[in-house]
Amino acid sequence: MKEKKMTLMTQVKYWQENENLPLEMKQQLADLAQNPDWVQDAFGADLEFGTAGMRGLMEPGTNRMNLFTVGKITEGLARLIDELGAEYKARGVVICYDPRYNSAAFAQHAALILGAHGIQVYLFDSLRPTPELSFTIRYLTAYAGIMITASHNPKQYNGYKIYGPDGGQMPPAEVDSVVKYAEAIDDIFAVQTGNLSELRQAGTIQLIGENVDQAYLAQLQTVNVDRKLIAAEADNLPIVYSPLHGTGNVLYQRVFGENGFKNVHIVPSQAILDPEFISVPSPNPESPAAFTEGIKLAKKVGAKLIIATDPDADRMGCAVLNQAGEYELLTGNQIAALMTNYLLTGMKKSGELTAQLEIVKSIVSSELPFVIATSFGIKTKNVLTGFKYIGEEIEHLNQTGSGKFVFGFEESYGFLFKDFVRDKDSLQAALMMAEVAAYYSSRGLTVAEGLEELSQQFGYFAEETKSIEMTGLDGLSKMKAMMEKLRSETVTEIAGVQVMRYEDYLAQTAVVDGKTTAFTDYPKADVLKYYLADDTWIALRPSGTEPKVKVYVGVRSDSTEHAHANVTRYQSAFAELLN
Ligand SMILES: O=P(O)(O)OC[C@H]1O[C@H](O)[C@H](O)[C@@H](O)[C@@H]1O
Repeated sequence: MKEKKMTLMTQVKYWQENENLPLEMKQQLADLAQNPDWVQDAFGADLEFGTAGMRGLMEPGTNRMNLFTVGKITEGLARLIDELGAEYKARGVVICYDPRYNSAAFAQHAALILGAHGIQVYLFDSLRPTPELSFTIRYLTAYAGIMITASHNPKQYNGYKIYGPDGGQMPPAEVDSVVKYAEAIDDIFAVQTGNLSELRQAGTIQLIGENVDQAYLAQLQTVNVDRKLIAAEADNLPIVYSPLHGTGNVLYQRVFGENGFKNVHIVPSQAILDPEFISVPSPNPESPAAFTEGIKLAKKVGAKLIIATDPDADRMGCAVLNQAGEYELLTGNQIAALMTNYLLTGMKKSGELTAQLEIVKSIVSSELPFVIATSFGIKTKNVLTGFKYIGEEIEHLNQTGSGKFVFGFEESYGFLFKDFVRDKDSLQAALMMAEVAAYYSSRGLTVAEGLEELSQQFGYFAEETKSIEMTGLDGLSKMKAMMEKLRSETVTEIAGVQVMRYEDYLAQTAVVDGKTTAFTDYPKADVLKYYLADDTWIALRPSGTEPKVKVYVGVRSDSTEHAHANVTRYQSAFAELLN
């Protein structure tokens, strides 16, 4: 039965009375459906793919994460692979998951659906980091991958990411074809699953784990630049690491150890795999509260660097000891600047630096790493928000031979160096960050002093993202209205400084001196970006992972104080424009 044709209440009734709906979900639905707003939100739409897959609350409903919505999209993928034919079915799909509630169950459900189609499935024997999934797709030459995770979202959420044969998150056009197959499903309660024991016996579902871990860990040994430096410094460089209750715990100890970082202290309370993420308000390495436990341990062991990763270990944040003896959180942009400088300095020293190298970032990330990269004479490339676009660029470079990927990052704490993974990889990032700390330590400097050194050389850059929450039923329409309001206005100055260039990524136009030209460097996206006369840039876009609009401001100034004052000034001037 096609659910779209039913009214919302008929849909709710159809779910409620369906014999396949587990008793627990029936009860949950009976309670929640008392609220018409909830019904509208949970059944008024289908869960959509955003910046990084589908994410939703774990509840009944078509706009929620549950066995049936997971089943629907997986069946869509299975039908697409059926259509592609035997070779693709044999290449198969790798399935991985994080420690959230239901993650293992959703992963197994997806395996049974693909298995019922005779599609080869490689299912991880227990939870693993997202970047390991990306690696494994390439390693096993599988056709696709599924990651069950809601990244750093609160514990009530889960999510579903699809990866393509190159190990990158599927770009929108390919996801659309999976969605098309899924939409053709008549009744999501009738999606067939195979029998686990039979599929295991037949080898259609193969468990993977340590065998793949070893291969991934071996590749991770190619990330660091200067082993001698690490050997000389690492013993005197205590590092604190927290997996924030997530998958990082599975491999990190080995990763650090195998790469010469023996003096690593794991935060014991946060090394417990816990779907409640009990010790943190949000398991997000961007948030200061994620470092509270780490800082306590760091003070005890005298650590200069604290590293934390989100539950699926694709993103990494860190805190460093500053001159005042306090732990200071670095932004994703600052981490990227430090890494760019260190990596290219190291490559120059070892003779590996060539003009063919390319560094890739998103359009809302800091310009400082590009300024540094340009000073080393390497190429730079901007892409839209979403690491899938960095993955796409890597594939493009490799296919065309037009450059060699050396580093990709986003301000949202995603970093990647080596293309054996095609999504952000916190394990690679942690190794590089530890080496950055070793580098400054060898020069008798703290990482914070290293940042100051970069500012003195290249300018004082500062960036800030402010989010305007837009939750609730009308959240989406409010976000649209905000974007439209700004589009309808001709903004010639912000805080008294002239707008030199204005880009609308949806209309694909750029305006300079009142003249509009076509601007087709990127796929269409709901983003507006302003470039000001003093090197400031301001961008506005609705988030693709959370109900919020994000305002990004980036400035370049002559001191830290001026830079921060300018960021604040521009944020408030822009907020006025939005009102
Ligand atoms: O700004 P958003 O659309 O919410 O996305 C923020 C981030 O979300 C996820 O972590 C994606 O994998 C990133 O690529 C993205 O930068």
